[in-house]
Amino acid sequence: MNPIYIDKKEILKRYKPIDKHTHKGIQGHALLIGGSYGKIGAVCLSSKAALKTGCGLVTAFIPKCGYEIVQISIPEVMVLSDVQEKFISNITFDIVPQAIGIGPGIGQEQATQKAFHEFLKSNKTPLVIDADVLNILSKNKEWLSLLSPKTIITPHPKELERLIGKWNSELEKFEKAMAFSKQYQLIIVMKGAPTHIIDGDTIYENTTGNAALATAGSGDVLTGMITSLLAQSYEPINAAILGVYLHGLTADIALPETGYQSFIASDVIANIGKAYLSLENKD
Ligand SMILES: NC(=O)C1=CN([C@@H]2O[C@H](COP(=O)(O)OP(=O)(O)OC[C@H]3O[C@@H](n4cnc5c(N)ncnc54)[C@H](O)[C@@H]3O)[C@@H](O)[C@H]2O)[C@@H](O)CC1
Ligand SMILES: Nc1ncnc2c1ncn2[C@@H]1O[C@H](COP(=O)(O)OP(=O)(O)O)[C@@H](O)[C@H]1O
Ligand SMILES: [Mg+2]
Repeated sequence: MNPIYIDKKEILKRYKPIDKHTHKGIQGHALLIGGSYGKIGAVCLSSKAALKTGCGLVTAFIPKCGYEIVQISIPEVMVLSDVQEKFISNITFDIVPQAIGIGPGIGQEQATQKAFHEFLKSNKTPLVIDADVLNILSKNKEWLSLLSPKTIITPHPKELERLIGKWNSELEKFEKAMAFSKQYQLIIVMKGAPTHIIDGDTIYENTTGNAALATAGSGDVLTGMITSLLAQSYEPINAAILGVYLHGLTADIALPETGYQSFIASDVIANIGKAYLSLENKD
C-alpha cells in the first residue's frame, strides 16, 4: 500500500484558477438532492458549500417542508420541491445541471428509495453519492451496477461497512475497498482521519484536516464542495482530491480561532475562501 499524498504540490497540478472572462452560465450548475423533515439543514449546508466552492448556479431539490427554510437561509440557491411534504418521492426536474450530489439528510423512506432507483435508471449526469443514499444502496446492492463509471461515493466508516462488509484489519479494509471500486468503477472517498480516496488500485491520502471536523454536517459540506468542483468540469478524481484537500484545509485555517470544540460545519463553509487563497501563495 503506497498512497499518493495529497499535498499542496499534488493539488497545484490539478487546481484550475478562475478564468477572468467566466460567467455564471459557464461556471457550472450543481444540483443537490436531499433533505427530509428535521434534516433540511443537511441540504442547506451542501448547497451553500457548493456555491462557496465556486460553481455559478446551485439548485436544491428538497421535500416541500424545506422550501422556505432553504430560500430564506441561502437566497442565492434556487429551489425545486418534491410533491411530498416530508420526504422526497419523485426526482424529476427540468434543469440541466453539470453535476448532481445526492443523499445528505434524505432519509430512507420506501418512496425515497424507489425515487432514487428511478432516478438512477435514467441519470447520465456526473454524480456524488453520500449519506442515506449510500445506506439505500447497501440495502439494494443490485442497483450499484446502474451507477455510471467514475461516480463518486463518500462513505464514513459505518457507511463503508454497510456497503463492503466488515473488515478485520486496515489492510483488509483497503483490499475490500479497492475491489469494490474496481467492480463498480467507482471513486471512493473513504472519509476518516485521514481521508483516503480509492480509484481502482490507486490510493490517495489527504494531508489536511483535523479533529475539529468531527462535527455534525461536515460531511454534508464535503458533498457540496465535491459536487461543485464536478460541476466546474473537474475530472471526477480531481474533484474528489481537491474537495477533500480544501475541506480539510478550512479546519486547519480556522483552528487557531475556533479551537477543536467550537468549530462547526458552517465554519468549513466560511473558510473555503481562505483555503482557495492559500493555493495562490507561493509557500
Ligand atoms: N443538520 C442536519 O440536517 C444533519 C443531517 N445529517 C444527516 O443525517 C443522516 C444520518 O447520518 P449519520 O451519519 O449521522 O448516521 P449513520 O447511521 O449513517 O452513521 C452514524 C453511525 O456511524 C458511526 N460513525 C460515524 N462516523 C464514524 C467514524 N469516523 N468512525 C467510526 N464510526 C463512525 C457512528 O458512531 C454511528 O454509529 C444523513 O442523511 C446525514 O446527511 C447529519 O449529517 C448531521 C447533520
Ligand atoms: N478526527 C477527524 N480528523 C479529521 N477529519 C475528520 C475527523 N472526524 C471527522 N472528520 C471528517 O469530517 C467529515 C465527517 O463526515 P460525516 O461523518 O459524513 O459527517 P455528517 O454526516 O455529520 O455530515 C469527513 O470528511 C471526515 O473525514
Ligand atoms: Mg455524512
